[in-house]
Amino acid sequence: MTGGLATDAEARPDRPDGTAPPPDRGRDKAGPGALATMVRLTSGHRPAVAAATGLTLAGSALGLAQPLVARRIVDAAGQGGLLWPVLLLVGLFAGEAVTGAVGRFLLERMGEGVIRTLRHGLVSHLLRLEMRTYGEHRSADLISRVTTDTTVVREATAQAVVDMVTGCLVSAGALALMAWLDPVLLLLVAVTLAAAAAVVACLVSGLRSAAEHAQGAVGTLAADLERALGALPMVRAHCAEAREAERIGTRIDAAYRTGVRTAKLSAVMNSAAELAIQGSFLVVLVIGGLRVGDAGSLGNLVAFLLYASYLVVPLSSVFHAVGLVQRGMGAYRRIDQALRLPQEPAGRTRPPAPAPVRRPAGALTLRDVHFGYRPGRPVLRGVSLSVPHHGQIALVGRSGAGKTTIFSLAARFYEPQEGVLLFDGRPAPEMTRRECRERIALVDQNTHVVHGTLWDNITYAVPGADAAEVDRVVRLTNLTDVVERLPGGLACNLGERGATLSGGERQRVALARALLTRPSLLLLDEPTSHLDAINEAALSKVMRDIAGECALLVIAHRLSTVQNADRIYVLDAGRVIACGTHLELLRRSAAYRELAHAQTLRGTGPDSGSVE
Ligand SMILES: Nc1ncnc2c1ncn2[C@@H]1O[C@H](COP(=O)(O)OP(=O)(O)OP(=O)(O)O)[C@@H](O)[C@H]1O
Repeated sequence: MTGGLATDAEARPDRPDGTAPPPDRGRDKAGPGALATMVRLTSGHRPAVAAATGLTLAGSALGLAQPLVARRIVDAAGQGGLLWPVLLLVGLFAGEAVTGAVGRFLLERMGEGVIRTLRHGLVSHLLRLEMRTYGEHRSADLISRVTTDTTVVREATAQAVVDMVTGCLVSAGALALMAWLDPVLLLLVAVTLAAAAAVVACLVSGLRSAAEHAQGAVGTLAADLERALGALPMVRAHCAEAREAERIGTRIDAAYRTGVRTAKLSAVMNSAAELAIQGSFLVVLVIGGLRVGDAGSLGNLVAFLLYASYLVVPLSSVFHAVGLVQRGMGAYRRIDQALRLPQEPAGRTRPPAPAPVRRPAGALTLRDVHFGYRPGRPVLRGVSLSVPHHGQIALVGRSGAGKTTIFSLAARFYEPQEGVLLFDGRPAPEMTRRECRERIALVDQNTHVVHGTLWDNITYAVPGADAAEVDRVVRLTNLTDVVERLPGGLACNLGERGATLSGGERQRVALARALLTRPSLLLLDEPTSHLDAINEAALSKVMRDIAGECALLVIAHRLSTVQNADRIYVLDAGRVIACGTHLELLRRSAAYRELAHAQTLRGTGPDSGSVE
């Protein structure tokens, strides 16, 4: 597409974490460093992180003080005066417990805050992607990035950042005190811990990639499940439940395998850490025990052992946090990929013309429009047409001629590669998409009905509509019977995708929704495809009435729907090959006659230009 993309700045949204995108936008990377990304994600929660870190450090300090008090109690055993040291020890215990609990709560709340910000940003981004992007990605996989991937990131941020910071600081404090107590023993501890750190370092990147694959497998599983549930009648009618279950089963197995691989790497990492910590504990116990009397007191050994035991928690949490961060990074990469998907530009493609130009009449005009969804595969090849402010214009032509594509361009889901669309004489690139869309209402072939009540569905585009307005469109679209029949009337819940309505009823609900907006241009794509003859006749009358109030552009295979149109454009292979009224076209256009013949349709008047 050449025409019309907005500037890069317009196309690129602010990131949900409130930071600028990393410079390597094109690459499939999650940023300069895992910890840096985590710190960036929590940037909006600095006070909470600071408070949680402070409380955890305070709790740890209270914990670190306990061995010194314990040493005093042990060394002074039998000499009396133990009441105050014991009370102090109890106070230190209680203080550690309280600060720990408050710190943990702050962390959890911060994690929830991070995930909320991420989800807001992701949802807002995913709803504004370029139309073609939706065709390239499976919706359930995108959904899983908002649900499961963010949950994994939450665990990493809530725990890992503070665990790492406090774990490192507390370990450093304990190590310093241990060095002061017995440097030789500390050297032995350091050697065993270094071995564990080496194992962890080797496994880190493998764990991150395994976690990303595991999250990807869950996304694919969700997408395949959505495929089957979204087409359940087809699955049932073709007795394909077993086949679908088997297909989804392979996804479940793949998710299992990637999950197990992640668990394996995690287990090795955690075990290495635990072994090292326990090993260093044993070394201290044995070597320290042998040295009691020669190079140190029993109190010293007890204090050293207690510090070694206090190292267990912070060091384990540092190792655990490394694993969590890698898992979080795997998930965050998927979120980041989604955030890099191109968004529909919100602004104008070019500035409005400075001098007022004389606008040609027409709610919508297409001038020599060329368009293709893929390079080298043109769908529209120089289409020109005009829709006046009042009256009914129809598009007819064989399947695949490009009729719906014209609607997609009118709704600015896509931009033409050549030529221009004009709304009320204003070139579309000089208008925002919102400005264009506010003028139109589109009823497409899929007649979307969303989960909610009939009222919700009809007032979707005008949430504040009053009852009289809703009543007007209900009557116009012949929905009165439906409203009376449904339990609760307009308040009746229509179920998933309007499952409780017939195809024709859904079509009329979609039409009522469009009419409620009182658009200046109404686009109807196959509005009668699901309607019976009575409803089709009623709709034809409605269309005549609407055409008096606004511009109406209708696509129809059934020519009976559009034979009263003021002008009909015949489309063939992306070109307008004829244009005129029904009777004129019957006389002049072989292609139109062919369409009419196929439907055994005849002219309506005495000079109808019968096609016999
Ligand atoms: N999103 C898309 N991506 C790629 N190609 C598409 C897309 N939508 C439509 N096409 C192709 O563009 C061509 C024109 O499709 P379009 O839907 O405009 O035809 P149509 O005249 O409305 O057909 P019908 O009467 O069957 O609805 C077809 O060949 C179709 O396969």
